[in-house]
Amino acid sequence: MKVTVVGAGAVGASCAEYIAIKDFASEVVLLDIKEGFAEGKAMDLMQTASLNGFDTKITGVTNDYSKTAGSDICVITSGIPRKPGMTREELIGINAGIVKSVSSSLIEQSPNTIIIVVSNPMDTMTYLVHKTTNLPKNRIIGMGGALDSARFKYRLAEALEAPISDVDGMVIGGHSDKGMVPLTAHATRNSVKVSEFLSADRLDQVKEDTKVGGATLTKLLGTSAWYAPGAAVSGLVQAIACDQKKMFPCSTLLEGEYGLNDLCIGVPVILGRNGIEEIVTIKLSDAEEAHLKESAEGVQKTNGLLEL
Ligand SMILES: NC(=O)c1ccc[n+]([C@@H]2O[C@H](COP(=O)([O-])OP(=O)(O)OC[C@H]3O[C@@H](n4cnc5c(N)ncnc54)[C@H](O)[C@@H]3O)[C@@H](O)[C@H]2O)c1
Ligand SMILES: O=C(O)C[C@H](O)C(=O)O
Repeated sequence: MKVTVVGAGAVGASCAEYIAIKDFASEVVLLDIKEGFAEGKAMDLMQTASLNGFDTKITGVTNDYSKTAGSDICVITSGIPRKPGMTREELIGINAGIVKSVSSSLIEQSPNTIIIVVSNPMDTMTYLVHKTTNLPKNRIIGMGGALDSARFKYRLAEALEAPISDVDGMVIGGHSDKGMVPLTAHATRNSVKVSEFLSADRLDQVKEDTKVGGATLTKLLGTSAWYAPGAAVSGLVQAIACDQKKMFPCSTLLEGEYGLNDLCIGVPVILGRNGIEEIVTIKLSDAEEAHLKESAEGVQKTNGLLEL
């Protein structure tokens, strides 16, 4: 199993590290445009191998796509992150050009690859990859919901004063401050609905804290987060590589599902060796459905800024 990660910055390197530590891939290629940067990150990570007990071989290359040839999975993290006070949507001007050229170079070398898009604004970048490549829809996956759901569980556990392993929950919708739809009515603690333990006001607070999860960290760090994003990407990569048939909310091209068409947005999917093997349609409450529709309108507005 060969995995390429484009962008050896904060998220790309974290993602490569988690993939290596989980030890399911034979090879990870890190590629960056900055001279020597990916080589340095790869060497540093390889020097953790004996300490962390993994055999995954990590190599770094400067913009040499021939080294990515035959990748089963390619992750795109190249592009600029936001600064405090910015929205993800403001990154479109620079990141669209980067994502378009990177995806095309990757596919030239690995025509059968599955692409995971991370660069922001992620739902629009995923749509861009659909529009500018000939890959079938099951092989283009946007990562956002897995991260947002992890943040939702963190906030739920905090409110419940419970261990995170007791909590389950999912966030669908666009990966944006306003567009996320945390499914509070479906969230549980050991199969019991969290609404049995938390007031409506406290649940609303959990929901709001989840939606601004990325912005909160950006304000604290001065740039956007990387540990949880890297771990979330590694979870998707592992589900595909190990054919786990696990369910994650991912951004995928919708063609009528949830009453939505011609956009990529986060909904539950089953991930296995073929990438997105199924889009799962779940029953939403009226409020959740309305929020998803509103979220889709926001994503479509950003898609409208693409020069296709
Ligand atoms: N979808 C999500 O959930 C999620 C989570 C976190 C970050 N992000 C996004 O991921 C992106 C990367 O974030 P980061 O914190 O790692 O940023 P970063 O600045 O640390 O790293 C980005 C890297 O991309 C490289 N790069 C730029 N153009 C390139 C090109 N054409 N080819 C190859 N490499 C190129 C840069 O040299 C840099 O090393 C941002 O757009 C950020 O908003 C998305
Ligand atoms: O917040 C960001 O801009 C980065 C990423 O989308 C995140 O949610 O951490």
